[in-house]
Amino acid sequence: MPGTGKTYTMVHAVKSLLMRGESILLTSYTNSAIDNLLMKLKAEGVDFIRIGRHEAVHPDVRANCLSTTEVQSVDAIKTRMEQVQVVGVTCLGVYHPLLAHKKFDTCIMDEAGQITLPVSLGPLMLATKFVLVGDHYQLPPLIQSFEARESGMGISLFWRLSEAHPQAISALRCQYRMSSGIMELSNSLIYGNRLCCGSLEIANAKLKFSGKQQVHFKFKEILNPNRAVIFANTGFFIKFN
Ligand SMILES: Nc1ncnc2c1ncn2[C@@H]1O[C@H](COP(=O)(O)OP(=O)(O)OP(=O)(O)O)[C@@H](O)[C@H]1O
Repeated sequence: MPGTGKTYTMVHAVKSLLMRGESILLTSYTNSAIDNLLMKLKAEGVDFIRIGRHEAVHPDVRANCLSTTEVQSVDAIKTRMEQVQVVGVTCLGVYHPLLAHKKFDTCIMDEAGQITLPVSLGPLMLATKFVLVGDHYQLPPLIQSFEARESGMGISLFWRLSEAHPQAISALRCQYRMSSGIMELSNSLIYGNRLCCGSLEIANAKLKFSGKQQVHFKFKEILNPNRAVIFANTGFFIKFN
């Protein structure tokens, strides 16, 4: 569920697995999801290698790509790959030669609800066990072909496994991102009141407008901090501009 600390939980799971001496493959469909997780791990002092195209990798984790480290000889690269415990790569990047002989104890896949089954299988084949992290109420895999969609390609492995093995799901329900008004909307539209606020501070949080200039009364209504949710007719704003 949104803002419930999935990333935060993954960071702590990686740290716990490292304490047990395990090796971990971190993966997702997008470079941005992996880098978001890796940046948090970096802040916690976790060592890792990031595999990916230099320009696709976030500048803050580029230093962890082998192309930018001082490791230069083939033997040095082999040793570094054998020793490193955490590797981050996209699902489609797992066919990189650096991973040709690498096996991991655990694969953690983020955004798993958005990844098609065949794409999920590549990274999972490199590990003994896996954890899928996601929310199948958020975006499903994007499938453009009508035939592929009709044949079930839009159903992720995450969805299939959570339907088949509900006892294996660990649902995070306390969220730390939305005030109660916004959360109620999510709850009534999607989550059936399963989502709750992680603290009173989150539940009562308000955005305050600090601008001093006069604003149109319609904008005032939108900027009113006591109205957490407001539906605005954007046609009006186009005319207003
Ligand atoms: N146990 C916690 N206590 C306090 N704050 C938390 C806790 N867990 C997460 N947070 C905060 O809640 C926010 C959302 O956390 P996080 O990004 O990990 O959620 P997420 O489930 O990955 O979100 P998304 O819906 O984007 O996938 C962050 O600001 C994080 O610091």
